[in-house]
Amino acid sequence: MKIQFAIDTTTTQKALELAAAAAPSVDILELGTPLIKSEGTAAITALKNAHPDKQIFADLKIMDTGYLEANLAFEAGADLVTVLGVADNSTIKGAVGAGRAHGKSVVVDLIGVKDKVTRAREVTELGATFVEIHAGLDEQAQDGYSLDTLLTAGKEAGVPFSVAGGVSPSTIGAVQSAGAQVAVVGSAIYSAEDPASAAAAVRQAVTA
Ligand SMILES: O=C(CO)[C@H](O)[C@H](O)COP(=O)(O)O
Repeated sequence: MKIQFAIDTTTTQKALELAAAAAPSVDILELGTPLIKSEGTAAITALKNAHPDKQIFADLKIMDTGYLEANLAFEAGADLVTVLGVADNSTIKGAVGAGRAHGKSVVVDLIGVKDKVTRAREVTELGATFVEIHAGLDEQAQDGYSLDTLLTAGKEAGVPFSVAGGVSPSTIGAVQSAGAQVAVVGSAIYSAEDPASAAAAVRQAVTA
């Protein structure tokens, strides 16, 4: 299982610092949506130039104009780009088309999708490389939030998936046992006093 570090900061400089600290322990470096909104696609290029050996994930959360927006991220150096599962199928197909034109991958983020199992199967048919079974930061803050719901959906869907929603060293083992291809870890690393050690702890919690 790969580890993806979601860098939810708003400046390229801070993102580069966090990426440098975590890089030895992670496989994929994600530019969070707030970072791309703040700094634009230049941040994607900056991260790719600093870490050409890592997969660079641009969390654009595309909702419309799938080809156009995904193409912007791929041209800037992204290896993976997100489109929203709640978007129209034509938007997802457009993003997938841009991915194919660049030999890169599109991930469909199921944030806000009620029936994640059904939609996961549909968007995989449309060409998603994998789906992200995701509870966003606002959803995580609500009473009763549980990562288990995401893991159950991932297992049931039977398609390649990642899990995002407050994954930490203490829960990443369950994500791996559920069969995820990728575990997304954000605040457990970037909010830590020592992000390098936090990333190493995440890596140690994953079985090779
Ligand atoms: O995409 C996101 C929010 O929309 C986050 O990057 C994702 O949820 C991972 O961060 P965390 O581990 O803090 O939940």
